[in-house]
Amino acid sequence: MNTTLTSVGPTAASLPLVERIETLLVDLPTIRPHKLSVATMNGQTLMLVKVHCSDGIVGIGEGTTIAGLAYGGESPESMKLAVDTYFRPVMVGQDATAVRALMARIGKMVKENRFAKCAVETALLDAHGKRLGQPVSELLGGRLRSRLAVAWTLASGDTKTDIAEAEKMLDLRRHRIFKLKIGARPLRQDIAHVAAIKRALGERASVRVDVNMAWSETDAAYGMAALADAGCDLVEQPVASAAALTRLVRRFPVALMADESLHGPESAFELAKVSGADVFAVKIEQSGGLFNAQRVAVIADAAGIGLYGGTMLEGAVGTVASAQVFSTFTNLQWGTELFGPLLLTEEILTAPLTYSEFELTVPAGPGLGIELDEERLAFFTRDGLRKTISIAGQGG
Ligand SMILES: O=C(O)C[C@H]1C=CC(=O)O1
Ligand SMILES: [Mn+2]
Repeated sequence: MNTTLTSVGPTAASLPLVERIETLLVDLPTIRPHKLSVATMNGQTLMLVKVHCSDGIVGIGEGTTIAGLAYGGESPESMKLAVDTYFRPVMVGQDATAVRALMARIGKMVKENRFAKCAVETALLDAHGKRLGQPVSELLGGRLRSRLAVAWTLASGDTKTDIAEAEKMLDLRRHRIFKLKIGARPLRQDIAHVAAIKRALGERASVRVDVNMAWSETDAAYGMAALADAGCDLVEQPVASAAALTRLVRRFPVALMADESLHGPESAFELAKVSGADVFAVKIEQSGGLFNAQRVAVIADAAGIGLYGGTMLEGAVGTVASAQVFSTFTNLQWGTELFGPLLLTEEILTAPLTYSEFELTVPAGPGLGIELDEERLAFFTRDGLRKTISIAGQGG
C-alpha cells in the first residue's frame, strides 16, 4: 500500500511476523439500561482484533465506545473499517515482536483513531507477552500491585433503584465506590438524587458523580458547591471545556476530575500546565493505547495530579488491558472503574475475571492472561451464529 515506509525491527527470517489480522463486532446486552447524560445504553458492541503471527501466536485486543458515536469520534464499526482497510496493510509482514516500532509505523499512516490504535496495540502486546511467557504488565515495566479497587456506576435513572443496587454491591463486597451519572435531569433534581444516595450509604461508601460535560459553567459552580455539601467526593468532567475546568478547580471542597478533556499525552500536558484538574481519569482508548496511558500517568504524577483508572465500558479484553497498565502506575490514588464486564449479561471468557473484596485481580498469566470462549463469541458476533439461528427459527 505504501512504499515509503521502511520495515521495522530486525530482519532475520526466523522472526515472528504479523501474518493476518481478523476483526469482529460482538454485540452484547447490558444487565439494565445504563443512563448517561449523552445517551442510554441497552447493549455494548465490542470490536475485537485478533493478530495472527507466523509463530502460531494470536494476540487479542478490543475497542469500544459509549453508545456508538454519542461520546466521541470513533464507533465500533469505524474502528473495524480502519483496522481492516488502513492498519492491516501497514502491519502484515512486519516483525510482530517490535511492538512500539510497529505502532510508530502505524502512526505515520493513521493520524487519529486512538481507539482503534489501542485495540491493535493491545493485541500486539498480548501476542508478545504470550510469546515471552510474561504478563503485559511486565512488558510495560512491571506491576506495582496485583489488585485494583473497582468503582460501580449507578445509572438506572431512579434514586430508589440506585440505592438498592448500591446496597447489593456492598453486601456482595464487590464495590464501595459509587459513581453516579448525572446531568440529564434539572440540576436541583440531580443534586437531590446524589444527596439521597449519600445519606443512605453514609461512610460505608465513597459517592462520586460524572456529569459527562452536561453543565454550563454557572450550573457547575452551583452544582459543585451543593455536591460538596452533600458529601460527594469527586466531580467528573462537569463542563466541556478545559478552560472552564481550570476556572472551577479548587474553588469548592470537592475534587474535580478530567475525563473527556483528556485525549492522550499532549492534552494531559496542556491541562497539567494550567492545573486544570485535581485528578485525571486515564483511559487506554482515550489515550491512544497502553504506552500512551502510561505517559499520561507520568504527566499527572509530575504535576501533582491524582490518578484514576477509567473505562470506556470495555468488555473483558479491554478491561484486562486497562488493568495491566493501571497495575504499573506509580500512583493510583482514586482506584479504578474497571467493572465493564459486570455490566454485560454474557461471559465471553473461558474463566471469568476475579472480582472480590471490592477489588479486581489483575491476571498474572502470559499476555493479557485471559482466554476467549470462542463458541460463545461465535454466537454473539454480528451476523454470526445468533442471527443464523434466529433466521432458521423464523423459517421453522
Ligand atoms: O466515564 C465515562 O464517562 C464513561 C463510563 C465510565 C463509567 C460509566 O458508567 O461510563
Ligand atoms: Mn466520565
